[in-house]
Amino acid sequence: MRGLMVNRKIKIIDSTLRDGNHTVGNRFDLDDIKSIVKTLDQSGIDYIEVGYGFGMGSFNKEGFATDYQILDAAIGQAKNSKIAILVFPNKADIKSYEKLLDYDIGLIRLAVQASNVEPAKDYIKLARDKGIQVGGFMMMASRLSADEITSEASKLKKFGADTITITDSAGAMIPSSVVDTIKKVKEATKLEIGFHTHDNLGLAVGNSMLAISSGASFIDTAIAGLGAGAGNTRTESLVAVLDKEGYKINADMFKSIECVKVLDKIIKKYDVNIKDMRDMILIGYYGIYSAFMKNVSDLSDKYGVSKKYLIANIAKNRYVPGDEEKIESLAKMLR
Ligand SMILES: CC[C@H](O)CC(=O)C(=O)O
Repeated sequence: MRGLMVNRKIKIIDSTLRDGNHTVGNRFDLDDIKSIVKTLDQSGIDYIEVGYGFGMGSFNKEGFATDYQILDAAIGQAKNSKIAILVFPNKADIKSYEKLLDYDIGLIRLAVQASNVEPAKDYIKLARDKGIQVGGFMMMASRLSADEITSEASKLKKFGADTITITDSAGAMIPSSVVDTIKKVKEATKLEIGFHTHDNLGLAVGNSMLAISSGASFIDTAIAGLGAGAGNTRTESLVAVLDKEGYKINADMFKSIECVKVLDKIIKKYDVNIKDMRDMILIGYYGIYSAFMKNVSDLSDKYGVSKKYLIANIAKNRYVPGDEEKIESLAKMLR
């Protein structure tokens, strides 16, 4: 049965190569990147986000590709899709950021706490001056009310952002709050609104569809949901639902399901396992960054603290990326 036949264009940003990089320990190499970009490009995905888990400038280790090599590899394979990147202003300094602006990038998103978007200001201006589509990526949206998010989103608009992504980093947003937030941000900013979520509570595809019906026009996904923690909205599932509902999309459902096969072959060599949903639900219930899970498991083993207790206390302290040392001290204290 066909759905609503909505005459609205919805764009997909596949983040397998960036958010999924957390899952494989940032080990996607240049050959993996080329294969995955190629298959996503052939499937008609609008944007392909590449880079290390914490974005550009976040991971400089010997033996690993540089951000610039990653961009060259991805851009070389993208015939129709545009390449997107995520930048944490506290990880990529302005100088290295300016160098990124010389690449053929279709979308740059600045990753900031939803509670304080100020750090994105200068970065947005620089991208805008170069004529690159730029947006704010408002993380940990589940910690704030729709009105608080709207007030910060309005600042992003003043800084010159073209788009705003509401980011449910912990997969902790309940359906009513997705609807309320997207509607209010759209109404106040009139910008293109995106939604990025994680599947901790099993709501990723459902909440992405609600975001769309509330006014979002682009959704972040990952092939087979391969993203941090419980993973992201599955690309192939969202494409299937959008297709059935009759939205206007570039992606082809039959080609996008083939991406799963390509990815499966690649991740097997990294020995990636099925996620433990008990941990994922704890993340979504308490609301901490999905990307913290590996750290939580290691610290729980190292200090003999239960994961539940540690997660609950990380949430209580509202820790964010960059607070890893504080999290270790916390684990030590809780043992
Ligand atoms: C902490 C980085 C993270 O992967 C960014 C993101 O995708 C999110 O907050 O959901």
